[in-house]
Amino acid sequence: MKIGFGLYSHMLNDDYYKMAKQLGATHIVAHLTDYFHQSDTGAEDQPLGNVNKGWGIAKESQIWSFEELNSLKEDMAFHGLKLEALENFSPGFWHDVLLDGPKRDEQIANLKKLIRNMGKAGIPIMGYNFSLAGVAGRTIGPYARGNALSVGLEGYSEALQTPIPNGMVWNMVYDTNAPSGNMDTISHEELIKRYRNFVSEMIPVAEEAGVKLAVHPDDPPLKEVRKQPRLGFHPDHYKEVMKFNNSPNHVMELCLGTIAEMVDSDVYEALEYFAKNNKIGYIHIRNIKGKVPDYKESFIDDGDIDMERIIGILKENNFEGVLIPDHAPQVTSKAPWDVGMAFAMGYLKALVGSGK
Ligand SMILES: O=C(O)[C@@H](O)[C@@H](O)[C@H](O)[C@H](O)CO
Repeated sequence: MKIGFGLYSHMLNDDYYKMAKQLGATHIVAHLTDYFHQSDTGAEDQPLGNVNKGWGIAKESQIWSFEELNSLKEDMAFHGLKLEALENFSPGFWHDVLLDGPKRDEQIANLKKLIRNMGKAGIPIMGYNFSLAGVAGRTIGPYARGNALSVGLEGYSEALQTPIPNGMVWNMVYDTNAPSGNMDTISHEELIKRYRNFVSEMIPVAEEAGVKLAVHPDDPPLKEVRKQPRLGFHPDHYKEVMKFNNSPNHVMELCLGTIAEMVDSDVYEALEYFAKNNKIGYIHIRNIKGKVPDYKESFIDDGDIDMERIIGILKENNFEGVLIPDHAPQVTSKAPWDVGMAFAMGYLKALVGSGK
């Protein structure tokens, strides 16, 4: 297995590539969508959002070109890093795929072109989250050891029950001129139908391009968020999602924090299952305390998940993919996000390299 580093769009620069390399990363998972554009929460290094604007306004209207992707890959390669995956499509160019809106077919055609661009650039994985509400309802506070800032949920809050306004999807605004009113609530069956159509159209293109499509489980993993259903909120739901298509290119972006947050989940059993079935694209390795709707993100060594056991399961299953601490508590310092991630990387490297 390999250790990587997740970088948000504003971190895709030489300084962060140097940092990642110095901290022992060999791979990068890149977020090209800017989750912080015109966000009014003041969040800088951890997307938060509010019920009116979500994480912010999606400024990406065009898919990323082969040239952009190849240039990004080459910049990282200069620092001895491999671009392993892109994480998340932008609501700016896939909103109607999620909403089954009037531009759906045009946007699906563009997603296919993006996957082909990735294949041509040699980027092997596209991570995504197929949801209407996105990563909604998060709070931030002194939740982690020593009162370090981290994210979490504090009950089934009003934010989690507030309908999604028109013009917003995936917790971002894609149309600032949308008419007033809210998104109509859809059934779980309708969401599954939209997702199955997405998978059946995209997987053949992904196979041809040599790109895996890796689905991130819904975070927070609740049955309903902002009056909309979720793809899943238990590991068994994602075992079923993987059966929607038996292609080796239909895999999980396996977020261990999200799996552990799930009520009645066994994160070790889930990891074993997806690893044994070769259904893991890459892994988000972060720790938490609690279960939805009350959980808090913890330091990697200080949560409900026994990370030594996790690494042991991966070694037993000869997992060859990439692990990234996709985010971590922010350590009180001149660079809270950086120091928090450095701690996570050091701990992870010691575990993975320990030969255990
Ligand atoms: O704050 C974050 O960046 C994380 O929560 C992401 O892992 C996010 O959950 C995924 O990118 C959703 O697809």
